[in-house]
Amino acid sequence: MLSSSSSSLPASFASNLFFGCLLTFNVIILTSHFPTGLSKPGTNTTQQRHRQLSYGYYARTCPQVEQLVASVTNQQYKNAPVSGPATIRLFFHDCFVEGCDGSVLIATKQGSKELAERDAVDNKDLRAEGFETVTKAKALVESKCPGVVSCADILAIAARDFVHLTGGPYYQVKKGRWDGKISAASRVPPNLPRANSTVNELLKLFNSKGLKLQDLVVLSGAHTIGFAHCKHFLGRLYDYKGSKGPDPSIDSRLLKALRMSCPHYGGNADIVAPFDVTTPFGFDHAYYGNLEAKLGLLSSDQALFMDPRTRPIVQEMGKEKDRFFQAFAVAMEKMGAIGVKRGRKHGEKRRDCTVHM
Ligand code: HEM
Ligand SMILES: [Ca+2]
Ligand SMILES: [Ca+2]
Repeated sequence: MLSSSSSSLPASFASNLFFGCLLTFNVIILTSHFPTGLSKPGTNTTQQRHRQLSYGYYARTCPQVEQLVASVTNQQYKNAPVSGPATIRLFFHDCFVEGCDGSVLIATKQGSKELAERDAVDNKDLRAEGFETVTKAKALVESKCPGVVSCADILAIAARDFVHLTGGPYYQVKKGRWDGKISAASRVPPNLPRANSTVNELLKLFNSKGLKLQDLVVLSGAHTIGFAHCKHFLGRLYDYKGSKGPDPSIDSRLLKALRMSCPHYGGNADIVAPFDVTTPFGFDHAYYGNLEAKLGLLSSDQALFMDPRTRPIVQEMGKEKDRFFQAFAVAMEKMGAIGVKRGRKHGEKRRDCTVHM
């Protein structure tokens, strides 16, 4: 059931929870409904123009950018499959703090007291494999198209690649994000959700980013792959909201298995559990079925089924994989447009994704 985090895939689960770990890789390719050209005409206030992204942004300056990134993501996925969940989560943490601008990639300056985003407590468990993927892809892209492609765009493309590589939809990625000039650890906590956030809190945060109820439920479906450390769900296992007992909305077999690996006190801090006990490595809609069966891992996951506002969306996504895949592609495009910067006034094009220009 559980395993310690390492760069290879965590070991398989205890048989009592091995609910048919059929690794299904039925991939549907979403045919793009969007033309690959420059952005929509008719929206030309200054602010909107700055924020516009397009599918063909690098058509002249680096037409092979997606192939270059793909060669790296393919290789990474073969060598270290956890690069998938790692990079998808990295993209989410980038977009929610200062917008999708590569701010999460900046390293704290040596000797500086001002910590960069990635050194914030909430970003400490972002896996190295996500950063590594971006660094490698950036190096390759720089060797072919120097000084052209932003780190933020590379992260957006790599995240999409991994959604597809793990079995999820393929969708086109809009590009044209510039990298940001600000990366401060202090900006992280107010802008990221927590494992014990209520639906109200999650909604408030997502709404503040221009995302809606449906986006919250659909994007949470990324928890169909990947793993979480015990500390994020320990409260549900032993002393839920001061009750001295477990969260009643957790399946008893899952509770037992999680308690075995995550003792109340003194457990190994490196132990992780899969978000999706059925297909932890496969990007599918099993996450939603799990929520209906009280198999959600985090309180914030299970809450989506408990709340009457989000439950119908959970049920809809659980019913049909294609519906989820389509909605996920749309929601990722929306998330990928949060706080986008264009131009030198607000942005930069870094050569090294970890340092400002
Ligand atoms: C809705 C609120 C959300 C909360 C409270 C939340 C919280 C978390 C937590 C606590 C972890 C475990 C980290 C660890 O222990 O290493 C995690 C992992 C993950 N999250 Fe979320 N998350 C949310 C939304 C999202 C979204 C919107 C995405 C992407 C679209 C996402 C993608 C992931 C992935 C892929 C992992 C697995 C990472 C890995 O295995 O390396 N999450 N999340
Ligand atoms: Ca950012
Ligand atoms: Ca899955």
